[in-house]
Amino acid sequence: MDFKVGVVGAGAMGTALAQMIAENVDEVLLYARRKSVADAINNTRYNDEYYPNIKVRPNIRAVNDFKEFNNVEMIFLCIPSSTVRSITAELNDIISKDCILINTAKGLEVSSYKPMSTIIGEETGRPAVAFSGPNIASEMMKGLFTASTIASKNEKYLNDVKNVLESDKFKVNANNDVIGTEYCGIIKNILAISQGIFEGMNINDNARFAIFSKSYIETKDIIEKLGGMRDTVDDYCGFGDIITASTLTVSRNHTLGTLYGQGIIIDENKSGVLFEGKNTVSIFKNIIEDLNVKSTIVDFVYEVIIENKNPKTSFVKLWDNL
Ligand SMILES: NC(=O)c1ccc[n+]([C@@H]2O[C@H](COP(=O)([O-])OP(=O)(O)OC[C@H]3O[C@@H](n4cnc5c(N)ncnc54)[C@H](O)[C@@H]3O)[C@@H](O)[C@H]2O)c1
Repeated sequence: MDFKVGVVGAGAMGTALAQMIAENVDEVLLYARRKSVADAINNTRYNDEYYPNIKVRPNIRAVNDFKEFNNVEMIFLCIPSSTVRSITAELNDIISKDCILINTAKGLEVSSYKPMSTIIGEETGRPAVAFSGPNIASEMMKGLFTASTIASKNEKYLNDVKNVLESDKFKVNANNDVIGTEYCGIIKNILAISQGIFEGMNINDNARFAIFSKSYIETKDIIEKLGGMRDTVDDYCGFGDIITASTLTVSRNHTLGTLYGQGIIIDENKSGVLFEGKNTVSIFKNIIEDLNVKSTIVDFVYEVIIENKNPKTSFVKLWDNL
């Protein structure tokens, strides 16, 4: 396909998405923050830090200057949510007015509680496409079967993005519910932490998945109150991603929960590992209080990982309220 695509962030997700998209389009420009990383990818054809055993496709060119994005037709943002505002502001001065921005980051801005589509809209004056699903980057990099949801109010954007992504191995569902799609990716972090806590505490499976059922309904209630659609929670971005993050140990948030369930308290400043879900829990608690929605699962996770309450005491309270 005669398309030039940019990807910002040469980490696990950015490299994997670039690899997938490169199968469909002429050229993918992969932005790496460090010049040494961009040079190494171009010279060796490997992104050693993340995928030392998988060669990147020949039509991926790593770059270290956003000016290279001046004539790309779409850009996938594969960076932490905390950097989305500053990066999109920088990109806005360079990219064409028709360039489509697709966000993969699952989080809210800590200072404003805003989702990424709102931030991208504020910085660039264009609607962003939300991309979310059960997408383990390493599996995508290997070209294994994967599916995602994309969401936008703009039908042309949806068609273009779907065409760039879809292949016999990669399925894409498109919808118009940007709010629902984005918030599924945010709430799933909280559910993943809760399931990790139960695992760390050795809570039996019957109880874990009984609570999971209730959490799923609470997710629909919250999404609806936020202005999204309940049905969106049944799509890849909802059910698929929630199950993946809640049951597989590959999820960082699940790991975070497991540690807290075992009574281990994490200082992210010292460990250097980013748990986007922890920020989300703090601000999400305030959001649902403002919306006047009750969520037993958000309350439970907040008590354990933010207030450092004893998980056993909080679990008994949660179970009593089931
Ligand atoms: N890994 C996954 O399976 C996965 C799946 C879906 C969505 N995501 C989303 O993708 C985003 C990236 O996740 P990841 O797993 O690739 O993380 P990662 O830590 O592997 O990669 C993040 C990349 O962003 C770069 N980066 C950080 N700050 C930057 C800045 N200011 N400017 C430019 N680049 C910057 C880092 O150098 C790194 O290359 C996250 O927001 C995450 O929610 C990841």
